[in-house]
Amino acid sequence: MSGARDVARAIDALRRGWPIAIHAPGEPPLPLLAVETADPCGRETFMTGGVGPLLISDGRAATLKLTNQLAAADPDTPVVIEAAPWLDFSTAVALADPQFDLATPLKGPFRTTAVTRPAASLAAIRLARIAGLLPAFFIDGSGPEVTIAPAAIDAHQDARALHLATRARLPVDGAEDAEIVAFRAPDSSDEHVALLIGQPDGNPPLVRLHSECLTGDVLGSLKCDCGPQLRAAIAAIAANGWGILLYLRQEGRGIGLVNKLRAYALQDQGFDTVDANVRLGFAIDSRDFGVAARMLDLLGQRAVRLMTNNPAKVAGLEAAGVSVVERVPHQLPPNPHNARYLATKRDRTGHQL
Ligand SMILES: Nc1nc2c(ncn2[C@@H]2O[C@H](COP(=O)(O)OP(=O)(O)OP(=O)(O)O)[C@@H](O)[C@H]2O)c(=O)[nH]1
Ligand SMILES: [Zn+2]
Repeated sequence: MSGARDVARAIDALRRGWPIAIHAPGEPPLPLLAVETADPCGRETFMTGGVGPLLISDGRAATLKLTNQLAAADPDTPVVIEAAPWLDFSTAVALADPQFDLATPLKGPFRTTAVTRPAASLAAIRLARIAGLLPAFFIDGSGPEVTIAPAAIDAHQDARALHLATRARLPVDGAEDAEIVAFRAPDSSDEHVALLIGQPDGNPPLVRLHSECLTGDVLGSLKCDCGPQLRAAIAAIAANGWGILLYLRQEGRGIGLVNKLRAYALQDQGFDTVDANVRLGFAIDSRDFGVAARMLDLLGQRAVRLMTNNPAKVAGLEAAGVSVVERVPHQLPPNPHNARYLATKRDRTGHQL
């Protein structure tokens, strides 16, 4: 219980620009201040004697070509950039945020060292993603009032904590016979919903897992296929007679809206959707489909016909105990703006198109 409270306080602190510490068993504590939110006052309190050191993710370090200095570094382990006289705050921001890569050629040299607190460092990168922040931190300063354990971060957003909050009739465009069911978990403000369409007929439901995409779902972005996929899924389920659309609050494949838009800025510079995520320091896909399995379980569904082109969704549901009796392709015609995105999904993330 106190672990959950500490993680909530840690996320809040990081987003406000306050320091925290992560204390993994067997390691000294790792004091952290998120680069993205560190204001001058917070920086001054945290760091005495110059800017740094800096903790960045392995993907970001590889992009900056800083991993070759490390003998036999574990590929997933974050990297520490040592403090140096020329490491000022704006240089730290440029090291943290890839959108400045082409505009600001970095002046080093930067010395990197392998992390001495690997468990806490990996947990810090996971916490940045949960907080929706860039995964880059000033480390080893003073002042953290919140200390958390990596295990508490791992327990955060455990799908088992999700419960059914309320339900109501909701006729929607394309499916008038529909009901919305909302789910809540105590440790997250993300409220997932299910749209139950039609009436059960004894067969496994036709199911679509739709991950939130504000730009595509609401604004009609042409950069992805989310909006048309959402509407086509509702139409297909209605035509099938019965099924369930899960609307999962996993914006940007789990990295959050702001980080997804940072990935879009990198795509404007020519990087594809996969490389953009890696350059930012995130996994290619951070979603947890156990949440979807839990929702289906709460709705009494243990076997589904799944509309997707993404084998990871099938595997994720199966791993969480939901039987996928059939994969139903869910592909829509490309447009000039999303053709490359769809090709990247086919060529680099194993989508069956
Ligand atoms: N990080 C990141 N997220 C993106 C990008 N484009 C779309 N998304 C997000 O990707 C998610 C949409 O994925 P899905 O529609 O589930 O697509 P999928 O994983 O390819 O699987 P299927 O459509 O089921 O085949 C949404 O959360 C979008 O916000 C991008 O370029 N970068
Ligand atoms: Zn989208």
